[in-house]
Amino acid sequence: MISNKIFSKATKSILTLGIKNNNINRTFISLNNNNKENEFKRFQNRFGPFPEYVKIVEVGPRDGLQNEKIIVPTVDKIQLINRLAQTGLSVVEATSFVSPKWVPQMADNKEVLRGIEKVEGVSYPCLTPNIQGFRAALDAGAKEIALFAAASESFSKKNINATIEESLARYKDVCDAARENGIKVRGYVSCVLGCPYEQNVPISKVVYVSKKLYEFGCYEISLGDTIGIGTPGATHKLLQAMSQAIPMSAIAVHFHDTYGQALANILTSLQFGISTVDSSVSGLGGCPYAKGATGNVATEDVLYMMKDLGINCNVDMNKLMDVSLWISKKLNRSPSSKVSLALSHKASNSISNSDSNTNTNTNNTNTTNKSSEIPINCNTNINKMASEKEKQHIFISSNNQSTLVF
Ligand SMILES: CC(C)(COP(=O)([O-])OP(=O)([O-])OC[C@H]1O[C@@H](n2cnc3c(N)ncnc32)[C@H](O)[C@@H]1OP(=O)([O-])[O-])[C@@H](O)C(=O)NCCC(=O)NCCSC(=O)C[C@@](C)(O)CC(=O)[O-]
Repeated sequence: MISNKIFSKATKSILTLGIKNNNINRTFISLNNNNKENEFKRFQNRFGPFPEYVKIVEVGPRDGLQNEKIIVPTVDKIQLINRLAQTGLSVVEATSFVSPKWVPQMADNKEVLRGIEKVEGVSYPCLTPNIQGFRAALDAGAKEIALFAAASESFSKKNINATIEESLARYKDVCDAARENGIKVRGYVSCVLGCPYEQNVPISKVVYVSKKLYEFGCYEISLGDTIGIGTPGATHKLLQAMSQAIPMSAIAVHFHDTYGQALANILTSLQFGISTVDSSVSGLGGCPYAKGATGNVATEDVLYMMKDLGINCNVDMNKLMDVSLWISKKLNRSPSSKVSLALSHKASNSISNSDSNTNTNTNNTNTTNKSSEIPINCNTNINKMASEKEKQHIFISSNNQSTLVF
């Protein structure tokens, strides 16, 4: 290892010599890289250590859409899932086999699950609240299901019309049936940091329900901050307790962003070694039984933070942004994702700049801000865009190459 003192001496002498010679130039670059690596390690030690890879569980098509008042056409749901699966995501929650009287948006569950292209290596879990839902999911070709219990008695009653103990008894039967059929089971615990109907949810109850689901055979327990009320402090206390009960590798976090704390809570979770994070493209979502709770943390926002922390998620941000803008347009709204909004904003500024550049100098095709842009292909042909409004959701393009401006 090169100490800082030696490094700065070496740098000085190289600078004094000048950097004309190629060999010297290479030496300088390699020292510079070493220094960057050391800096990154120091940063990791201060904030981390973080997992090298984090699995994103994309819940947009289920958690994101279940609360939509207007029924989204089945063909759009299928396209949403297919497009998400093309971004590199390894888990895309597809739908739920629940009562259509309770959640009408998910009534086309069979058509959706049967209609999607199954990409090799991508898992498409479906929510099932009981054995009836499990059988329907199996019949439609599900290979993975998700159970959803709660740590709050009142929420459990409202959400699935069962007490916590009744729900656990049902879920044990579902887990047994799933094992017999070779189906993977994920488990959710809702209201881990607060409940819309009860003041306090004891951590001991979260641990109890999580442990039960884990013992029944759920390979992963996703801790749901259903109303997005949690803070990093509360997350810390919860995960400290959870770490005594279940291996951290089997815990996922599922934050809604009602109070704008989701990313901070995820950062706290990463510091505990959590390496599975649920999120929703464009920040879609909300629970029909948690009024006022906003959507899940946006997948784009999570990816943006992970990239900065040096964590790999294997998801193509450009493709994901395209999906985000596409589904927002379908739902006739702006993305809730802060990253999407910020980038769209910058892009629309760049579009105005490029328009004025084009007006003054028709030969100038370099329409982007020089210091801080990264040209990225968003597979979007700006010429096909119909209106100014749509243009604002697209990033500046020259030669049909879109560009994200950071
Ligand atoms: C659990 C039930 C079904 C109980 O509902 P119930 O009314 O008590 O059920 P039941 O057994 O008395 O049956 C009543 C009717 O429902 C039918 N039924 C019964 N089961 C099913 C089924 N699986 N699929 C389709 N139909 C079903 C059954 O056939 C019957 O039909 P009918 O004879 O009246 O025509 C209902 O309460 C329900 O569907 N709840 C789902 C609620 C829901 O989907 N909530 C949102 C997901 S949870 C969430 O978002 C939180 C999470 C996971 O994201 C994490 C977080 O953020 O915290």
